[in-house]
Amino acid sequence: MDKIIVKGGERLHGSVRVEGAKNAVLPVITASILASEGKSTIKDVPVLADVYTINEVLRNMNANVHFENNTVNVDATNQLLTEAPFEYVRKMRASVLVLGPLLARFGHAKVAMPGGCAIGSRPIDLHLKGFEAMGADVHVGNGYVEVETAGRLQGAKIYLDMASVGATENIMMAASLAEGKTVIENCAKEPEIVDLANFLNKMGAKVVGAGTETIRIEGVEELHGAEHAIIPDRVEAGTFMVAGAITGGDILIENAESEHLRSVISKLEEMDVTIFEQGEGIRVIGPDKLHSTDIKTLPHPGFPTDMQSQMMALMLNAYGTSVITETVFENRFMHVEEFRRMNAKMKIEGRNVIIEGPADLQGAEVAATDLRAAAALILAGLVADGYTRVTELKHLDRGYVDFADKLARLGADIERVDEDGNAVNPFVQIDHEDIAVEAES
Ligand SMILES: CC(=O)N[C@H]1[C@@H](OP(=O)(O)OP(=O)(O)OC[C@H]2O[C@@H](n3ccc(=O)[nH]c3=O)[C@H](O)[C@@H]2O)O[C@H](CO)[C@@H](O)[C@@H]1O
Ligand SMILES: C=C(OP(=O)(O)O)C(=O)O
Repeated sequence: MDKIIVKGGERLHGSVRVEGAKNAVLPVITASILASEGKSTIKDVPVLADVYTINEVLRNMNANVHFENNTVNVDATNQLLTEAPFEYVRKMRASVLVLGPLLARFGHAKVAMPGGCAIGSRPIDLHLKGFEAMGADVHVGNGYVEVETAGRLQGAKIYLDMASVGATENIMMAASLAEGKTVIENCAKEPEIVDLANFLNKMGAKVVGAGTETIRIEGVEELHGAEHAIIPDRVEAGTFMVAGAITGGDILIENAESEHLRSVISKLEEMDVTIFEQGEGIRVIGPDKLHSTDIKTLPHPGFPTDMQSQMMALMLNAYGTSVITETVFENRFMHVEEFRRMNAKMKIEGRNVIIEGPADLQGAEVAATDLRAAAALILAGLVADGYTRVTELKHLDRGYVDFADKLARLGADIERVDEDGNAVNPFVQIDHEDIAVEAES
């Protein structure tokens, strides 16, 4: 089992480039199976375990998928199998995003129920409510959800009780091939929703309003393959912003889109971090002394839950009391115990964590509990006294490309080693037709 070993104390400097967004590329790849004619070419695709998993889900359905040079080509024009078994959904919850496209194009889809995970129970009731409103029958049993429709799905008015990213995406994809008009109210407004809508429209769909709280979709009879470049990963960018801030460094994060990072930029500025929004990216200069602040996670444009644990690492180093309120997932504080192993002083009260800073962080052996926790523990290790060893890197590999190498190039004292202590890069020896990493969401 690989581990990342980081020795605290280096200020980061230089530049780093962010990849295409994991949370944008996964729905875009699943949307490509809506095309009954022509191939899709998806560019700026990050080399991540989750991308291998979604590619494998599609191949298992008989789609032709090729991934090379950060480009995924999908030809899904033949009759596809309409199932995604548990082995894939277990690895990655986003596999449920095949439900909408398969249902709309083939009238049937069967996918393993995702179940809970390390950050919360994460039901898919809103996805299913949307399909039912469009006329589908939904059956749940034996660990699977099966959706069917005799004819075409029918356009419908759908109100989401919560602005769910996945439900908005699944319904938007299904509605693109439905008969008539669908209106999704109280939908998610994340930049990844806009990216998916742009791809669908290139495929011939008629989607308007993505990025606002009401999306309108006029269904069409057929969609075709399209070419699309994925937006930059705002969470990877935010993670490097924290890396610059926590080490008192000065780094340029190339390809970062500041319009997608307003809440993160504001909170870092409240903590006395200096930020310049430049043409080529975002420059971050960390202060000698960080100021405490509070954050509350919310759907976009609120503060992203996917940046909560990285901000916790930063707040541990700030002077004063900081409070984090997690409103999106009910159980996204598993990393608190790991930070405590590094001598952090924190108290969990319901959905709040109260942080007394600055902590006297000490290097320790810690285990990543989810994807963002993995990054957050490494960030804390950048400033802890001595060596921090982070294990359970399968989580990190779901969402960060060459994280240790990128930090090393910025001047961090960090390396990734295998169980024999040899330096490794997780994605170098990959056959691009196979799943690379055994990850679990
Ligand atoms: C692949 C991907 O894009 N993942 C992102 C996506 O996850 P995902 O799409 O799973 O997250 P959702 O926006 O759906 O979930 C938000 C909240 O709604 C709840 N909910 C969701 C659907 C549903 O049918 N019923 C229900 O109750 C969830 O349990 C959670 O409490 O958005 C999350 C919130 O920004 C991010 O943390 C994830 O990184
Ligand atoms: C929670 C995340 O992803 P997923 O929804 O794929 O688990 C994440 O990217 O932080």
